Amino acid sequence: MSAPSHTPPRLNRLLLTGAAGGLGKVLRERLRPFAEMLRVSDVAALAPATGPHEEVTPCDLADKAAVDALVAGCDAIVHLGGVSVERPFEEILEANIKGIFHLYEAARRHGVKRVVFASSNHVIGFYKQSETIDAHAARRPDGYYGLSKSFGEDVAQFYFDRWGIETVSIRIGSSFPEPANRRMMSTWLSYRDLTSLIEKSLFTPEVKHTVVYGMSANRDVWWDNHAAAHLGYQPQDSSEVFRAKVEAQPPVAADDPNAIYQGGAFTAQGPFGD
Ligand SMILES: NC(=O)C1=CN([C@@H]2O[C@H](COP(=O)(O)OP(=O)(O)OC[C@H]3O[C@@H](n4cnc5c(N)ncnc54)[C@H](O)[C@@H]3O)[C@@H](O)[C@H]2O)C=CC1
Ligand SMILES: O=C(O)[C@H]1OC(=O)[C@H](O)[C@@H](O)[C@@H]1O
Repeated sequence: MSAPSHTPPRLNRLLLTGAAGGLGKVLRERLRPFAEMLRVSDVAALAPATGPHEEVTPCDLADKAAVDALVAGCDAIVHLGGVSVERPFEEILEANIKGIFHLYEAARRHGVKRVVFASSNHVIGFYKQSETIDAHAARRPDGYYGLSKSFGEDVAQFYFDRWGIETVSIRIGSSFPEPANRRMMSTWLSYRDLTSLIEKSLFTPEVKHTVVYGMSANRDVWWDNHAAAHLGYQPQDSSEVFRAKVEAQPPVAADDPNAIYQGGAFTAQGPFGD
């Protein structure tokens, strides 16, 4: 996909964690115009650097010393790395909970001023699809994964209040090439809109700790972004173009979590192994 047609401001060195993942692979390409140097990192295998503008730096987020070295020399971070689905708590603890603590400690030590955190709709997953909530609604995490993202948002708030590090926590809905089911007609976030939201999150002059819902301009939405209006995010895409294809799927039973809760099936996962 092409880069934005305008010329955004440029950072010196931008760190992208989770760069081997689904969104990381997409953003590795699309964040390129935003920095002189893009440092890409993951615990999984990464494609080699595509040119002198990229540094490939493998790292396990659970390793505090390694994360400290990873962050050194960066002026901003887009943090996608971690377990991205519901899993046993011990896995989430290492990658997501320890991981985000290590990341912010390193940001503090190395003077990083701006973080974009890939939070998730699963911090509020137990709200019903019949409800509309904003960023100030009490969190209702729908599992260990959602709890870890909720913790991540608290870490972001703490490091702003205590150390002045600014963060935009993007509660991403469902960012995939297309919405895969009826629920995602409401939660879908196109890659183009995700990129635009990250750009706003990196370059809006003052964000403190802003929480924003990462969704495209879908017809039926459950989230109100007025509290993040200062970002100036204006989604360009809508799930509506996929409606006929999605609605050709068999209907979802009325008692299926996918038809009841904003977090869908995540609300009904686990326990693991006991
Ligand atoms: N794709 C989506 O619709 C949504 C994504 N998100 C969040 O956005 C981020 C990216 O999501 P995806 O690309 O879809 O997930 P993904 O699972 O494809 O990518 C996550 C990456 O993090 C890496 N990772 C896991 N544990 C790690 C560790 N200990 N150290 C270093 N790296 C580690 C994985 O190897 C993987 O490449 C995740 O934080 C996810 O929770 C949130 C809501 C929705
Ligand atoms: O709720 C959703 O659709 C998405 O939310 C997430 O946080 C997950 O990382 C992603 O795998 C799900 O598909």
